[in-house]
Amino acid sequence: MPGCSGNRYLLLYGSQTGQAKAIAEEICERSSQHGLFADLHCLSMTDKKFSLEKEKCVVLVTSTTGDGEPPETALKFVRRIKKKTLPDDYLAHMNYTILGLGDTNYTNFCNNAKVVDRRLHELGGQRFYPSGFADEAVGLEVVVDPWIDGLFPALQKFLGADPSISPKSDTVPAPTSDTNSCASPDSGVSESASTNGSADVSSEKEVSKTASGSGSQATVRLTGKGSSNSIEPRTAENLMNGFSSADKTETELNDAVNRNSADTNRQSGGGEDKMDGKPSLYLNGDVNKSMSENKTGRGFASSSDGVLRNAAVSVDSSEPCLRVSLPPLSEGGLTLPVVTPAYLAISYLSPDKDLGAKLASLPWQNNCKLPSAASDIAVAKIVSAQRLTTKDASKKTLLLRLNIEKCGMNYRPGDSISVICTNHEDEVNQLIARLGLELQADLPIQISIMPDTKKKRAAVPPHFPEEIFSLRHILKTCVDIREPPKKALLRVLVDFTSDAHEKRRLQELCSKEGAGDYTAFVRGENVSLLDVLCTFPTCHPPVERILEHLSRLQPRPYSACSCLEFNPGHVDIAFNVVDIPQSSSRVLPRRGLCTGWLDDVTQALQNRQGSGDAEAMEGLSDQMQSISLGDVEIPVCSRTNQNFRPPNDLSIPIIMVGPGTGVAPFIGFLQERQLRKKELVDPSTYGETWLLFGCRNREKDFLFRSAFDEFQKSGTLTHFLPAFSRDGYEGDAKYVQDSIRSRAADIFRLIDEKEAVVFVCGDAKNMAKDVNAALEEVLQSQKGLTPEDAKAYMMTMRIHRRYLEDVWT
Ligand SMILES: Cc1cc2nc3c(=O)[nH]c(=O)nc-3n(C[C@H](O)[C@H](O)[C@H](O)COP(=O)(O)OP(=O)(O)OC[C@H]3O[C@@H](n4cnc5c(N)ncnc54)[C@H](O)[C@@H]3O)c2cc1C
Repeated sequence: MPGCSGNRYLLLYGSQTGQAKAIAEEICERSSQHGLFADLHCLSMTDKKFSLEKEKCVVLVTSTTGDGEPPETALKFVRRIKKKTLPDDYLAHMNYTILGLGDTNYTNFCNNAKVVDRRLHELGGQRFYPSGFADEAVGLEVVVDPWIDGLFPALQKFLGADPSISPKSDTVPAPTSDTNSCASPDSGVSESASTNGSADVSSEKEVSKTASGSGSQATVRLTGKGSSNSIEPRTAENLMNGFSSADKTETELNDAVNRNSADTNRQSGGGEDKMDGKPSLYLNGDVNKSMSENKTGRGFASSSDGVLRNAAVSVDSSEPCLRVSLPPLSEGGLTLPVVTPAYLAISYLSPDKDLGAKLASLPWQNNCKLPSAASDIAVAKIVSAQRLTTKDASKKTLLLRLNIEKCGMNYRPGDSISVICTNHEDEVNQLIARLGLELQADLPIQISIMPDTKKKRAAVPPHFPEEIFSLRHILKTCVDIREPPKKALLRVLVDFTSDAHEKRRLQELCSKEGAGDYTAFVRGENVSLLDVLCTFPTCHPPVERILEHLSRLQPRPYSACSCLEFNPGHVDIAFNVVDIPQSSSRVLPRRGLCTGWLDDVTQALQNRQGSGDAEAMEGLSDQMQSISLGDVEIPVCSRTNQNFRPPNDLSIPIIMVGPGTGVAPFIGFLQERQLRKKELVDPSTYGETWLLFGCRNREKDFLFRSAFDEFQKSGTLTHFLPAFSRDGYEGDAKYVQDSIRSRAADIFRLIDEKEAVVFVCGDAKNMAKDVNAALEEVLQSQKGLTPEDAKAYMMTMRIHRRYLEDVWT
């Protein structure tokens, strides 16, 4: 309530996917530790729960979505403060700060937060603490963590609160040889630690150093820069499990792990995996227990049949990775985030033979609205699949045609549809096994709030079922088990890890001092919770603590690669099957959750339909062969789209820039233009239609090649500029931005004289920025603008919706 306490402030969030909300909740949580009271609300509650006119101190956390737009929940708020009728001193009484979340892969980085920041200031609001803009591309935490740390003293100062009230900081002293020589302060770990400590190293000095620190870190310190090579292999193995495998052959090691897996499997009552018709072992017990018992120094990998198998994960101890750190981090003291209070409680109920049927009838994620959804979830049928790249191309690109006649969905070119996918069954099994939950996973459960929780406003996540469900159900359908664990989760894991080396490394990864390692090896390597748990075998967290920290599983959007009038009742989508290989930090190789699944589905169907079709799909010389699939069903919904649409007026020229699968929406644009062109009374009014496409190789991944030919023949596509980043012919452009430069005069004429609309779409990391930069160069060279003026020109194009981006990573 406004004014109920001198230490109160208003905390607002505008969230699209839940990230801004989670950060705001963290700020809220930590406020009380600083003697502050945060009145937390979603921006959508404007005028219902809060009113800026009455507020003295406001903190906002908001993301940006689409092409620099506010999240849906913030639209009303942003519209209100943008009203031109508001007086300049409207918010003169108000002091504020804003934390923006964005992604520099998009040229309109953090646009929404910047717009709100500017507008609040224009209306007389004063910043009591500098606004922060966090970049998802390098890791939000790089800005978010220090920004939050600085926020509390600033709030205390501004609100006149007692600055001495602050949480007891959770610090870890620098490792010393004393504290580390016997490894863990916890029980049950001295064996592995003493194995490290008594490693057969070449000097006493080395022994003491090896045993110092938290083992792994200190060991690396020794071997990192030109020190004795002789201990390196041993050290690397020690890092895995305190055991040298140097004297074992690869086969022996594999056999050992397999034997042990089998034992573990039997002991835990696990069975054979008959899913693929072959008996293969599931590690239904504690996979990492089996790993450490074998002392093989091996990690686990999931093979294509999804079974955790032993796999060599070679760790070069001179290189930092998820489990290995180097000085100064490995030698220094650490500042840890405060542990979030536990709040979820699971009640296990008696087995219910009807549970499966009940679960099948539960609504998807408790009917909780999906971010950006523009329709209800409905079931589409995959009617055909085409492989658009040859078998030897670097990426496998598929084009699926979906029948959406019964979905109640409409779409226009430029729109995208979301595919709703569940977590991979094998990964869920592996996680269940690793958490030791095989016996509980399929019991009916209820989740409630711990009565004595210290968490403020604790609530069961709204996307969890309200009634009875199972752990397997929730791990499969509700939470993102692949997202890189957040620091708050790593901090929780620290407290459930017994081995001192592992504990220290987890502490480093969530510490202030280890921010760089976190960004590089957790986020940068895209490691999953399972990777972390496999890397730290003595970590045994309760599942409740895990569920408190996992984000909601999100659907995957795909641009419509077709026009509804051209293909009535259907939508096409084109995508690359994502391959994420194993690495020193990623214990498990995997494929994209959604694209891997869609690939499996189409493969399975083709195989069922006969090898002829499957071969045609696999060995394409003509990349446009299509396989009819019948009627596999996948859940989808349409997404909101504000601006990324071709102009209705066909006389307006358009320039489409779409490398790789970024070309997908432009197929829909061209189909629509082709249809409308035929209706033109005066065909000469048809605007120039340019497409700048890019791929690697003319023969292997030239997507939609024959479609482009057809569009050119019909005059729909007036200018087509392909670029080939590898193996192009002499004179070919390498990238789409080179095509822009090579046709600078034409591009300038179109933009400046003909007021063309430019569309940029794609998944290339820096593509959008490079295209923007190339256009700025064109403006400088052709119009004589200064770099600043060229930037301003581009900004004006954006404001007038003549430069539109749809970029994903
Ligand atoms: C509006 C919109 C439209 C889109 N349209 C399309 C489209 O038309 N076509 C299309 O293909 N995609 C499109 N995407 C992207 C698509 O939604 C998915 O993100 C993509 O297909 C991957 O999903 P997935 O579930 O298969 O992979 P996930 O399981 O989500 O894995 C992808 C993650 O793995 C990471 N990754 C990939 N390779 C590696 C590697 N080697 N090492 C480490 N990490 C790696 C990626 O950075 C990413 O974080 C669109 C996205 C948006 C937001």
